[in-house]
Amino acid sequence: MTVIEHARPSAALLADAAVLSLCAEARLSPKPGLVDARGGGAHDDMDLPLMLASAEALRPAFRMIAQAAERTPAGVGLRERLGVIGRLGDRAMLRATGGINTHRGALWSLGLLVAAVAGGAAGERAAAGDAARLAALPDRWVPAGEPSHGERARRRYGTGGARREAENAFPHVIGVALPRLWAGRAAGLGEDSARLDALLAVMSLLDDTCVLHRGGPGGLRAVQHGARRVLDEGGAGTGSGRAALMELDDALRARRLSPGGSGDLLAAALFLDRVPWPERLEQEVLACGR
Ligand SMILES: CC(C)(COP(=O)(O)OP(=O)(O)OC[C@H]1O[C@@H](n2cnc3c(N)ncnc32)[C@H](O[C@H]2O[C@H](COP(=O)(O)OP(=O)(O)OP(=O)(O)O)[C@@H](O)[C@H]2O)[C@@H]1O)[C@@H](O)C(=O)NCCC(=O)NCCS
Ligand SMILES: Nc1ncnc2[nH]cnc12
Repeated sequence: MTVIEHARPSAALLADAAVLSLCAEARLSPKPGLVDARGGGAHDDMDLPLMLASAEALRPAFRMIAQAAERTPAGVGLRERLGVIGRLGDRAMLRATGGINTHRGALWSLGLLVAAVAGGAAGERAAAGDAARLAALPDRWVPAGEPSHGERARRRYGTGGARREAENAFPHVIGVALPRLWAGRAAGLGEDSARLDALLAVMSLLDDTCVLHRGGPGGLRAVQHGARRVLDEGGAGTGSGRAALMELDDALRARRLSPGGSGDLLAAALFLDRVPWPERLEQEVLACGR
């Protein structure tokens, strides 16, 4: 059997992959309630150019995260370094967007996954597991301040939000978005429909603190049931699924409900899907030789 040397992707390549994934998620249309090529969705302060500028502003942070993980063994030292870089990245995002929080959750999720891949994880599950161990480590330098929207939703409704999703090794990325994306492709769906179905599958299950903060438990139920209905109607690639998707989009925009956490997790899935894992390369080489 051909054995291929596992060359780790460079920090620059990982930063490219992270930014491309954010841009691909932002461009994907039509997404219910989210910013896409048509406009700001449930947001009156965001549009596609802003999302793309925000993604680009995060490139240096992703590169620094990858470099830190290449050089530093996984442990509290690396976790604290990632915290410093993550907070700098957050500031760069807010500078690029005039103070609007476009990608804080995405920087957290993708940042941890970039660190895991740069640290040598080989494969999606291994990356999610390494990212989870990093997420669970303490960071002495977290500044005290006002509780975030996510923190308020957690206290009020007892949900885990972005932090627990990472600490649990990204179950909605590994167990929901990626399998749905791959199943859609295998069934011959177009790439956009496969990605939209992956997003809807996450929306139908995720406790998204972004939705909870704006719409409470009733808003979260509307998002989850609406997304499930689109999939039950056949998904984004069918006529009746597409009609249900457009109805959901109208409903979310009318109620200002934005499934931003699901958008972030789709971007994380697209990132893991883009990494040239050694076993995937091996399978491609074997298939080529057949
Ligand atoms: C751990 C942090 C993510 C901080 O978490 P926390 O929950 O305390 O803070 P939030 O600022 O609320 O961010 C959480 C964002 O994560 C997304 N999200 C929500 N639910 C989930 C979930 N179940 N799983 C995964 N991800 C989830 C979501 O992000 C999207 O929504 C953002 C817009 O939200 P919001 O600010 O509420 O804005 P609006 O509703 O538009 O506000 P108004 O207009 O109504 O005022 C958008 O950014 C999307 O990305 C949540 O918002 C992490 O940030 C942290 O600790 N960082 C420190 C640095 C660090 O250690 N980094 C290390 C790795 S790089
Ligand atoms: N497309 C999008 N629109 C609004 N918030 C988001 N957070 C992540 N992706 C998003």
